[in-house]
Amino acid sequence: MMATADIEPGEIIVSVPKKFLICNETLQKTYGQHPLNMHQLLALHICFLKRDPSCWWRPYIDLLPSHFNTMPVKYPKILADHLPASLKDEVSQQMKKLESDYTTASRFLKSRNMNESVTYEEYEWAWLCVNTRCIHMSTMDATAKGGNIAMAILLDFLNHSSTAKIESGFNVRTQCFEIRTITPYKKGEQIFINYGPHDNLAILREYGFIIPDQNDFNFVSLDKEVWSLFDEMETTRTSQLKKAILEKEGDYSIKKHEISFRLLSALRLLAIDGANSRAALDQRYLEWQDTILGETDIISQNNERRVLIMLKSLCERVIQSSSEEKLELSKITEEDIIKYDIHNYALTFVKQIWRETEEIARLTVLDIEEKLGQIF
Ligand SMILES: C[S@@+](CC[C@H](N)C(=O)[O-])C[C@H]1O[C@@H](n2cnc3c(N)ncnc32)[C@H](O)[C@@H]1O
Repeated sequence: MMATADIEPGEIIVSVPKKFLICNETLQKTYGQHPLNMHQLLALHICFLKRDPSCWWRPYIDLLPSHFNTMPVKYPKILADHLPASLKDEVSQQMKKLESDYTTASRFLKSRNMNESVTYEEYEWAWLCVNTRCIHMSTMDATAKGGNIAMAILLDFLNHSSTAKIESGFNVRTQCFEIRTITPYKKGEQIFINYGPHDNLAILREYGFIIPDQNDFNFVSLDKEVWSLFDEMETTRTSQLKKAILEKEGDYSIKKHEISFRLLSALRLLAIDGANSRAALDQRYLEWQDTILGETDIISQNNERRVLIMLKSLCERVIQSSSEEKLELSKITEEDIIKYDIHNYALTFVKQIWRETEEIARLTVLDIEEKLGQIF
């Protein structure tokens, strides 16, 4: 969407009246009381609108995307196999959710004795339309199950920028869903909104694109690597003991020039050793707790050195696997692209994800080396 005149900070850029929203109220008028959540029913409704050539929403429906081939959930195996492990897991959960929503929606149609049924392909398309384009109504509605979301014509043609600043929500006074920009625009510039503080993996999973330049929210998850390091370095008993102390797995991540506190905490715990009595070990665990509570920064210089060496080795593994994945992706040929109907952008996006992953790991290695040089 483009500015047709200069836009000042604070100006409303879109205002969609309630009657142009496909929201819980619209659906209740059509379907009455129903057991579906908003995403399930909106997708079903969009399927019916798409089928009806004379429907009032036709001009809008005709502008919806024809395919979602840049979204990982639609990637053929030859490409999906090369997604980062954390994204692979999330995409498989998204696929399961889509399938179970389709089953629930089909059951609902049967229960209503509606003659129409929808195919999985139709439902998948509509479900992804909702996923990539819905808005979150700011007003609470207890009857809207699974989040009060809606489809809003016009404003769903606004693209995302992580630097765009906006305020949005349903204005009860004007009965319109409004978006106000805090960022100014010059006539002729593209206007953006902000879909949220997402890293490129999340943007790719939910919307099927990535930010090509700097995305400050990018990070590399080391969840799986850290957890397996406990098993590699400890006996089964101490590995279980230390994992139990951490209580919850996950959120072990690195960003450009930033190591997450949870990652440091996990590695500091793993780096505790050398205690030759139970009492000495308990003392170390107490010191570790002090670092969690912020009472002390580190357990000891020695512990910190071991943390950095372990992290460096994890980063080197990430660099290695990124290079391997990039090599495998470079082997996907033009013939494969045609044979498996791979969208060109999809391949570009996955390659970029690995380049970014590698860059974050390389920068972290450099930071670690500098820190190691400062430890005596
Ligand atoms: C709410 S729609 C925005 C309008 C969309 N471009 C259209 O023409 O229908 C969200 C979709 O737009 C695309 N999109 C949004 N922001 C983008 C960006 N910064 N770069 C590339 N594609 C973007 C993605 O395909 C995303 O799934």
